[in-house]
Amino acid sequence: MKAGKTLRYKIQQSLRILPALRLVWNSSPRLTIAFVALLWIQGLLPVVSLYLTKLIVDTVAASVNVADKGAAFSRVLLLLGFFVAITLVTTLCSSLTEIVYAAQSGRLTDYMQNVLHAKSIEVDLEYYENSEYYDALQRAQKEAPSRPGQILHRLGWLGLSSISLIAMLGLLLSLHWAIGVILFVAAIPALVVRVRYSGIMYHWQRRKTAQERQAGYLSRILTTEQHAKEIRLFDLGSFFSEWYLRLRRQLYQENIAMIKRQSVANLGAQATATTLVFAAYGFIIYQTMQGTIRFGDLVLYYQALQRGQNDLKSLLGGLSGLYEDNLFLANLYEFLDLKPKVVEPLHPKPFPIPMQNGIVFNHVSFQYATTKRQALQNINLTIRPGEVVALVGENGSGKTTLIKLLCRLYDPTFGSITIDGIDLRQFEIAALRRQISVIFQDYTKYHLTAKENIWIANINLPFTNDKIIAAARHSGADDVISKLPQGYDTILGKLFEQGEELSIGQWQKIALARAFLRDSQLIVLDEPTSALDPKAEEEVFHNFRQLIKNQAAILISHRLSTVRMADCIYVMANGSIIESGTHEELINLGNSYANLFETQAQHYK
Ligand SMILES: Nc1ncnc2c1ncn2[C@@H]1O[C@H](COP(=O)(O)OP(=O)(O)OP(=O)(O)O)[C@@H](O)[C@H]1O
Repeated sequence: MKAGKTLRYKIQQSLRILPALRLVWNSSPRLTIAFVALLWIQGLLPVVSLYLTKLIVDTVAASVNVADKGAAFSRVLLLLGFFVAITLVTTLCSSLTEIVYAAQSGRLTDYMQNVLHAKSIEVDLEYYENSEYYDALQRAQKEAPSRPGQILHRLGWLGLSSISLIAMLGLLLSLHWAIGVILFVAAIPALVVRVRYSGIMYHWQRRKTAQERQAGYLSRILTTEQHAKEIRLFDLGSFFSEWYLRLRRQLYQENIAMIKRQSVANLGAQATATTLVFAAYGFIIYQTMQGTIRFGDLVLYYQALQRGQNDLKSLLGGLSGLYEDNLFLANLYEFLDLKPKVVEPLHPKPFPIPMQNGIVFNHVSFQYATTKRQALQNINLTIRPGEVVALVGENGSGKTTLIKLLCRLYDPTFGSITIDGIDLRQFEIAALRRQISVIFQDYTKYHLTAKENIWIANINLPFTNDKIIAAARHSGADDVISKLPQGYDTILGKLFEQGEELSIGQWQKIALARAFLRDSQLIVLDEPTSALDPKAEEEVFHNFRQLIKNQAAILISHRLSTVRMADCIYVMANGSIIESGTHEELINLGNSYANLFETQAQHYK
């Protein structure tokens, strides 16, 4: 029973063509139907042409011994008329197929891109910190735009070739059974070569994904603004471009070597096929010379053999192509089958609005999946409603990690985080995140208008100015924006036409405005003012409590002058909290915080 189940599972896993066809269908049912219909019409028309050719040749041959040449010629003319009509319909269908194919491919590419985007959003942050994820994404991106459409195309032709092949085989078998056998035997070597090399290519591409990604990374270093300054100042242009070329050359050489080997194998297969088919041609000609078959039949069999050979080639080529598609689809599904580890609760609890008791970390420990070290160890911490809490500590002590856990970008490996006594894992993830307004130190610089840059923090608000301007005033961004050529409608960054680049501090003010716009119960600012000048920083923190009204706040900062007004300061080291209290309490304690404060204060003496 178990063995049967496993086998069924394996078959289900290895047959990926049906779900791929579902993707094609979902992208556009109407275009899919039109495409398949046109393909079939196009495939059947040559069979009709073939039969008309036979009729014309037979009529011409018969007319030689007929007295009424005029009547015979009228018949030939009528047949020629049909022939012209069929040729015109074939041309029309071919143009229509081109249009439908272009439309369907475009639609499918966008649809698949959307499917990949949806998956990228769905998976956890953890995946983004893992190179295997990027390998999987790269492979999926390679397959997604074309592979499912290709399968439909192939299946369409497969169906057609089969029908046409059956017709041709019927004809040829009526002449001699051996011709049918020859037809099949001739096609087998090419099939074997294709199947073998599909496997080789598939495994080679998987092995080389990381190298391809590295080449892509080097290309980005050379072409994006982010790296442009250093590349020039350290004169690294040719260093990186030569590195890139070395990687690409190696990939290209390996690929060509494989293609060469495949071509040699193909040559052998084709030579065998040609010899066999020519033997069959010889047989048909011999039969005609013996008078066993007529000239019209000679043409018919000759063409039937030719077409039958092509059909069989497409059929076997299609089958081996499907085998290849099935192999490569594994790359797409490897990505689409990724599952988020931070999961939604089955029966979510409503988020307390407003919070009564606040947020509590109970013995929270955490370890990133890719490391062996604990990033957080036994963290116990409370943030009451309306309270301002500060986290300080040296680089790598775990401050940002703690915030990531609070936003459920990760779940603790041990312990729990609760809000009003309810574990975070019991809230709907989006509902939890709606109540937290976080600006990380590596905030995003959106190359959108200044207004959009702030508004996207709360897209449920109407796109009007009042609240956006208020948030910008609180962060000091309003001063920056009002000096821009189109004010709030100015595009920020240099990526698009008329974009205005800002200084790092100015960008930070824009990001800070996002934090103030959000309607949340907790505001988290991770190094929010590190790039602000002292005056701007003073303006933000002078009225901080009025600014955040009754929101709770967590501030992370290395500038102790910024955090001294906090209700409670937690000092972190190596993933643990080593001290906590108000500024005065910690100074009186005379320990890490006091030493750090003294060191910083000395710079200003
Ligand atoms: N995505 C990650 N995967 C693996 N380890 C990580 C990851 N992010 C952070 N770490 C590790 O976790 C520890 C805590 O990092 P974290 O970013 O929380 O420190 P931090 O206190 O915010 O530092 P900083 O003051 O420099 O911002 C560090 O040792 C870091 O190397």
